[in-house]
Amino acid sequence: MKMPQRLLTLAALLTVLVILLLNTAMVSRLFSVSAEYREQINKAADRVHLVYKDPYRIDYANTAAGANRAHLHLLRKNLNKSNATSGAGGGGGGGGGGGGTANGGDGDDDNMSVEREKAAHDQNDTPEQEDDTVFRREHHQQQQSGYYNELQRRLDKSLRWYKSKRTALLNADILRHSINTSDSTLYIKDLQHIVQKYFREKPNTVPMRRRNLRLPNLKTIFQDYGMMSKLTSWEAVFYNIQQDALYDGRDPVINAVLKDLAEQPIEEVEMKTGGTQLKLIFTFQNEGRALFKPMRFPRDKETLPNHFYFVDFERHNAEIAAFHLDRILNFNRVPPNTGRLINMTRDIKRLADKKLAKTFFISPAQNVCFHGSCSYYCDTSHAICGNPDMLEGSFALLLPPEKVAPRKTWRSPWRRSYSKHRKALWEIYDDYCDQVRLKPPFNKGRRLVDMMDMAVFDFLTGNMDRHHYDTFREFGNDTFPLHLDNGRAFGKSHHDELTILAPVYQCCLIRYSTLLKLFHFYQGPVPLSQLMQQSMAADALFPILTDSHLQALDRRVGIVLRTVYECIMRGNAVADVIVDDGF
Ligand SMILES: Nc1ncnc2c1ncn2[C@@H]1O[C@H](COP(=O)(O)OP(=O)(O)OP(=O)(O)O)[C@@H](O)[C@H]1O
Ligand SMILES: [Mn+2]
Repeated sequence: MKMPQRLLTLAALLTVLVILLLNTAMVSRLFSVSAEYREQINKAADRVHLVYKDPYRIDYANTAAGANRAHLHLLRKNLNKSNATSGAGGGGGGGGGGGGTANGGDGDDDNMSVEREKAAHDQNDTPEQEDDTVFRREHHQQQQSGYYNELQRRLDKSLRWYKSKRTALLNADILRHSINTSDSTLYIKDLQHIVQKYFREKPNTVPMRRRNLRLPNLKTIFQDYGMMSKLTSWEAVFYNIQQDALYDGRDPVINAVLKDLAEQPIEEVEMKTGGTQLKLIFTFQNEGRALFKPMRFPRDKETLPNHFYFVDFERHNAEIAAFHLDRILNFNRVPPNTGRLINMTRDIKRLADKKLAKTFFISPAQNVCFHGSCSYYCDTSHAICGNPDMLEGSFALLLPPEKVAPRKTWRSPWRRSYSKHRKALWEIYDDYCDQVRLKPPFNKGRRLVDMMDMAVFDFLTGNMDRHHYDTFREFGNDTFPLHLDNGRAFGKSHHDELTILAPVYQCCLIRYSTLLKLFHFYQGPVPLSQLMQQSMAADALFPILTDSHLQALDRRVGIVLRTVYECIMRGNAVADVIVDDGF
């Protein structure tokens, strides 16, 4: 009995010993594999380092992206992507959570941006090089002038930021902290000195038209108009659309067209297809056409704190005010827009087709209401009601039809994600602009600087909804971007949304003439709020903006100037930050 027991114990011990030995061998083998891996990883890391080695490398100390450079790949992919796909940062003006809409409430916003993406299917971000070369050939002679060459040299240098000594990036948090913890007055004065010293010009005069070039306009495609003895106001506006602006601020025809928009008898009405909210197209007696956005709230109703910008309703007064601001800035990129009080029965219902007419009803308060049909917000609970049948609205001059003056729609690199769960890449990576700079159409010409103007404009108005912008194809890439659709601006007068300035603080770039204009507003004698008030006083619906929104404009001018100052303080060369491209 004892022998087998001993043998068993011995066998058990031996088994344990063998297992132990095997284990050690395996573990050590594992370790040796791990060492191999480590070597491989090191090699791979060297390769990665070689690929991404960049003499102008950003100090990531301040960025969330510090630990991980894989995002570069993501950024590039996102920028290369065509519009057809809906990925991170998809553009879209849709919105859920409207409360009560069939599609809103609990629906996911992603689906809605997919719809918008589909609408944008045949648009893409690729440059139209042919157009560009035509322009360049045509204006070869003018380009030979020393002035132009100098401007071009400065601009190109700045777009490539060769000499930049930038050591750290700026972002909304740093900016907010700087603004909240110190008084900007001294810094802005300092900036003014810097600008004065660098450009050797007194920064308080802004010439109307800076580049002395004769630019092409749309006359070529309106040749038959030239034969007509008398043009209507809107024909004259179309005729004079230039490569560098929609209109000339000094042209008296702009006031004429504003008058017509406000007074011409309305003869036809139709619903505009596309877009998220109800819009009408009116045709006047003189055959001019206007895009109408109705009033939904009183002027002092602010965006609800729990509403995303994309579920916010559009404000007719924001469209009107945006036109005036754009004109004061001498950008001239917003179509003329005026307020007008219409009679819903006479001007809409009487002229409406069956589909539109049957959405009219009388509310319990005995007001005339209608809701039309559109993808969202076109139902009884979101009806537009008159008082009792008079309704305020904005009238924007409708641009020439696509068939006559085709436009190209571009996605903004700084578009928001239009999802309540997702962030756009520019919101995650502070060095986003370094990728944008390399990509056409931003790598040459005026486009990147125009993005800065657009950001300044949208920051002043508080518009977070700039997902796309349009250009006229006729003029190629070297042309101004239209600032259409400002309906979601002027929503929060007590809040300055710094992230709208992301293009400016991520690229650390601003157009020289725009900076001069901001200085001009800042130091007076007439502040922007007052210029706006004077300009809007002619409108039939005056006052257009509440005092609190007017004050916000002055405050935001200071914030843009402070942003430019912070850019220079963070090691960017003045020549790289403030660019004079002649516009
Ligand atoms: N003055 C204008 N002339 C011609 N087309 C215009 C004009 N203003 C806007 N549009 C076009 O009409 C379309 C819808 O206008 P807008 O963006 O103002 O409405 P929306 O309901 O806010 O749409 P979305 O939800 O798509 O932003 C846009 O694609 C724009 O290109
Ligand atoms: Mn919109």
